[in-house]
Amino acid sequence: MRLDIISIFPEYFAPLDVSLIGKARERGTLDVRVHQLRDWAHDVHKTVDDTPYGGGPGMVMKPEVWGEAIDTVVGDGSPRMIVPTPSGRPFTQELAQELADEPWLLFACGRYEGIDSRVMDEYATRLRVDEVSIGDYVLAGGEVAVLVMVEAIGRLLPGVLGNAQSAVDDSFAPGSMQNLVEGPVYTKPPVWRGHEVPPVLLSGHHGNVARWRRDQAIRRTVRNRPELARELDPGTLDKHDRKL
Ligand SMILES: Nc1cc(-c2cccs2)n[nH]1
Repeated sequence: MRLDIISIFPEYFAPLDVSLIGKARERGTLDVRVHQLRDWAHDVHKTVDDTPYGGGPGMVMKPEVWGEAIDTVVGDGSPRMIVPTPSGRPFTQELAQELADEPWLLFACGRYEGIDSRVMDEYATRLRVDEVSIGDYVLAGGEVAVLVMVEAIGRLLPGVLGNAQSAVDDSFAPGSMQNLVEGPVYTKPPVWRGHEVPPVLLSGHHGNVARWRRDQAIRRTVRNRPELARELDPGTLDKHDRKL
């Protein structure tokens, strides 16, 4: 997969050189290219934003600069364009999986006040453009949102996770974990400061372990994410409601 990121703060993406994503880049699974938006601003101050039409606080990013940058990066190709914004569609595990299947993604990092909307309109005429929110809170810019999405997407690429099963067992993963968060996890020692590991996990009985883990996942989902729990099969909840 090729990933292009356009930003006025390319240094934000140094973390993509380390850990899982860094190794995927070394292996060639991921081809990440970060671009400085100001390279396409031609005035002496390299201006990339201006005051909003209609008034109001803050600054809006200029369409001309973005247009030249995206034209250069895209050429005659057709990446899927992702624009982080608080007003976008929710970024979910399902969307992460969908994006992990794309051969080429282009991330456009804007300021909170946003990129001139005509940029998204222009490129929607020839590319798939998605405005995406990583949550209902406001960041100062899109860079951190791109880091979140690149990590969530990158770990789903073949060979990136040491054990592909991990992605299957992820919270929210399609299939058996749909609408479920993961339950508690434990490792050695069996007793730590008087806290014992649940005995079922030491039993070696894989069926009982799997049932216990699902039960714990349902309990945690009911407790922490009631809005997800309501999406679970009613039969699942009835059994647990009685116990909780
Ligand atoms: N979910 C989300 C995205 C954002 C921003 C994207 C670009 C500037 S601020 N804030 N919150």
